[in-house]
Amino acid sequence: MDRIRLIGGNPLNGTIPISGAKNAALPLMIASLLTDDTLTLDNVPHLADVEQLIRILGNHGVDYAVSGRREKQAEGYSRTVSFTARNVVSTTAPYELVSKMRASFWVIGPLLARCREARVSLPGGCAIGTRPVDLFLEGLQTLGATIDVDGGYINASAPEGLMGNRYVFPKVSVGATHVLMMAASLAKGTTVLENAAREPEVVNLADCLNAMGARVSGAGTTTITIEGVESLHGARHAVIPDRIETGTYAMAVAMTGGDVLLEGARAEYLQAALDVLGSTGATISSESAGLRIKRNGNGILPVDITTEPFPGFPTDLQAQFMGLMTMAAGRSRITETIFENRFMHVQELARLGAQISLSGQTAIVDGVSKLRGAPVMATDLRASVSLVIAGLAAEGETVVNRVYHLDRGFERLEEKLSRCGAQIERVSG
Ligand SMILES: CC(=O)N[C@H]1[C@@H](OP(=O)(O)OP(=O)(O)OC[C@H]2O[C@@H](n3ccc(=O)[nH]c3=O)[C@H](O)[C@@H]2O)O[C@H](CO)[C@@H](O)[C@@H]1O
Ligand SMILES: C=C(OP(=O)(O)O)C(=O)O
Repeated sequence: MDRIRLIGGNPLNGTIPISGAKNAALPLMIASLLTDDTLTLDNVPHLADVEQLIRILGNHGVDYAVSGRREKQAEGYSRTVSFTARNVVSTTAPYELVSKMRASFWVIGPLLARCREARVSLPGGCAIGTRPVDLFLEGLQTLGATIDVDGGYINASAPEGLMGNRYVFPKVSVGATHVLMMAASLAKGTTVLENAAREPEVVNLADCLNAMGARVSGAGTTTITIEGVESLHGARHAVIPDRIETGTYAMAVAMTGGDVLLEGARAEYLQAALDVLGSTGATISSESAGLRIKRNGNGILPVDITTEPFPGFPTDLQAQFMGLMTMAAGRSRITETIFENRFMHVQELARLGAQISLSGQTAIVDGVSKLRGAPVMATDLRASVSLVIAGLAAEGETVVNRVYHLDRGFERLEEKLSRCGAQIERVSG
């Protein structure tokens, strides 16, 4: 099993190209199930989760082709991929496939809308909480679906087709917003989703659906209106740059010091996190090519954060921010409000010498002046990368095990960091 080996202490200087967003690419790929035409997506990141979803979509009959290579793609970065679901050959998403990745559950929306039935296994994904699917089911029932849970599978059917309706999310959910937007696009009549997620990935999906002939308005606000249409057609659409990858490298630079251009990054996708980084003493500026992050000379100031749905501080950057705070000059409090079990990195950061205590959903971090390298491992994607951030500043060698978590969401992590001066390599076997 691969590991990442790094020796801390070097500042980061140079340019890091930001990849297409995993969390935008996945729902866009799933949207290809809504039409028998080809959906071509630009800037699709080359990640384990994308490969896994290609397999899952293949099981439903979706063909894919990699095309239109750009200069960067020759190096194996984000690609243009076309998806064609000419015929849906299966409306069942089996446990063996869905258990590996939570987002694969989202096929339930397009399958139900297009084929009027779906049998989808309950999902897997990052071990960060119980992650129920009640909002998906309640929302789909509001659109007229009949839902039955049997042997770990959701059986959903709507023999007469889905019907537009009003659904108020009792809690903000990114995934359920994606699914209901896709399902409502082919429903009869108008659907109004209230208290919808406002994440940039939701807007990216709505824009793609509209390019495919859907009539979605209000994405990016709490109320999304979808006027159902008879059918959707093919389109070409680009995956937005990854705000979580952007924030992760910004925090790495804030940790090590240095000056890095995050090429292609967009500030409006993560303003809350950038404001917090500014308060820690880093300097962030927008340039035409992307975002520049610098920290030279001065130390890291402690800042308290609370995770929130967009536009608040994202839960997917919480672990990385904790990594940064382990070396702040004083105490910070990090409160997680989205997932009830997203502090698995605490015990691993402690192995590097971090001083963190937990009080319910709040981690109290007392910054230390020095971390020391150690072998570590994490149980989820963002937790793993928080260990990389801490390791980049730790004295001596850190080995991060279970790299497959990182490969789910970070394209060429070790290459991007080593080009900026980090001593980091992948060790196979
Ligand atoms: C592939 C992808 O895009 N994953 C992201 C997506 O996950 P995901 O879409 O799974 O996250 P949600 O926004 O749905 O989850 C938010 C909260 O709602 C709860 N909930 C959700 C659905 C439901 O039916 N019932 C329910 O109670 C969840 O347990 C969680 O506590 O948004 C999360 C929140 O920004 C991110 O951390 C994930 O990286
Ligand atoms: C939690 C994440 O992914 P998933 O929802 O696929 O588990 C993530 O991207 O941080």
